[in-house]
Order: sequence, then C-alpha cells, then structure tokens
Amino acid sequence: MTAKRLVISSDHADIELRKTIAKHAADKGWAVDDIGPMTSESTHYPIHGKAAAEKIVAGEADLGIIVCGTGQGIMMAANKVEGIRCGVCSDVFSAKMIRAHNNANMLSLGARVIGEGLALEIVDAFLEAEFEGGRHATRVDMIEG
Ligand SMILES: O=C[C@H](O)[C@H](O)[C@H](O)COP(=O)(O)O
Repeated sequence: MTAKRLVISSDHADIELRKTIAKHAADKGWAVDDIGPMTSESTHYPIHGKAAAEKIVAGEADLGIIVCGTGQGIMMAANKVEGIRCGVCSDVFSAKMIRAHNNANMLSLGARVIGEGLALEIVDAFLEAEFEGGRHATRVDMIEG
C-alpha cells in the first residue's frame, strides 16, 4: 500500500518541533514532505501556511501539519486557500474531532503553547482519525459553499 502523504511546514517559532513531528510521522509510515524553513531565521508565517496548503490542493499531499508560535496565524493563512480546512489544536480530543466531524485536511500547532509530548499525541490523534461522513459531510459541504 502506498504511504499517505503528509506536508509539514512552520515559521521560525520552532523548527525543531516541526522536524520532530516530521520524523515521528515518518516513523509511523507517512511519506513526509517537510517544506521548511530549514533555519530559525525570522520569517513570515503566511508564506509557509500558504505553501503547505497549496501542496494539498494541488494533490501533492493528503494532509498537512503546520506550526507557528500560537498556531493561529499560520492557520489563518492556510484557511485562505480554497479547499483547506485547518484547525488549531491544543488538545487530543479536538485533533481527533476536526478529522472525524470537520474533515480537516490540515492541523495547526502552537509551539509556544504546548510541549513536544502533547504535540506528538495531538499529531497521532489527527493522523489516525477518519472522517465519519453522513450528517457531517452535509455540514462540511456547507462550509465549502
Ligand atoms: O500567529 C503567529 C505566530 O505565533 C508567530 O509565530 C509569531 O507571531 C512570531 O512572533 P515573533 O516574530 O516575535 O517570533
């Protein structure tokens, strides 16, 4: 079976957390495309949220994970790309539910909000959950307009 494809990006807030997530997902069998940035030099989160989102809408990745200080700014940038549904999660339940009920295709994390251990649990919950469809599909379709 072909590995599911995960695109991952961040701003400068914590490239080490992003790399840890990338390795963690790869160890679990995901084909990870880490699109950087590769240094901690100050950068602008909209660039990186948009770049990851565009990989998904282009069909080059199935899901995405993005990281900035709070997770909020990079999430806002990703959600501006048509077809992206991205939520910020700081707990495991929400990470599961944004896949199960909202069919989110991107997860955003705040590196200055949560620690690495929780971040990896959130990542697992997001990557392992499945969209339930049914009444939830009706509502997701309404988001898409
Ligand atoms: O939502 C925005 C993110 O949290 C950014 O990571 C943050 O604003 C970057 O701040 P600074 O430039 O002070 O590192």
